[in-house]
Amino acid sequence: MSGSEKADLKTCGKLPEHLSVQAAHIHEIHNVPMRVLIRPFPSVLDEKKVKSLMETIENPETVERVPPIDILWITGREGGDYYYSFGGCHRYEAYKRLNREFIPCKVFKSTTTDLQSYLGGSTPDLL
Ligand SMILES: Nc1ncnc2c1ncn2[C@@H]1O[C@H](COP(=O)(O)OP(=O)(O)OP(=O)(O)O)[C@@H](O)[C@H]1O
Repeated sequence: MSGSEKADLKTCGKLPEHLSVQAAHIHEIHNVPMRVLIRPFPSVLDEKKVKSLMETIENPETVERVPPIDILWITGREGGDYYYSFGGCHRYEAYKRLNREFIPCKVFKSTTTDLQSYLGGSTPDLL
């Protein structure tokens, strides 16, 4: 990953190209419990956008306008499941503030090598 992609992630930009392309081929949307999502980077938020998204999500007539967030599903070396979320900062925050238990996600299977492209030397030893 280039330096500029890393900077994008830290400011909650899009997924790196190779992951977005994979995500584009996954059509299933899962309602994933908010509590299982691991978000290693702090969000930089535009308050107006969060509030606008909250309104859109709360209205059954408009909620479909909000696409699912992309998450990485990684299996640890002893079989544990880990769900990493890097982008979708405003949607995640909107669901959180609405006290929603679940958030719609596109889940795609990833490896610890994929995770390393985000976290580098800070990548944890997932069990
Ligand atoms: N009221 C709304 N405000 C903003 N986006 C909305 C709204 N309703 C639907 N959307 C859709 O929700 C998605 C929001 O994605 P966007 O990239 O703007 O933010 P995010 O991915 O949640 O946060 P970030 O890009 O900062 O990580 C877009 O696809 C947008 O079209």
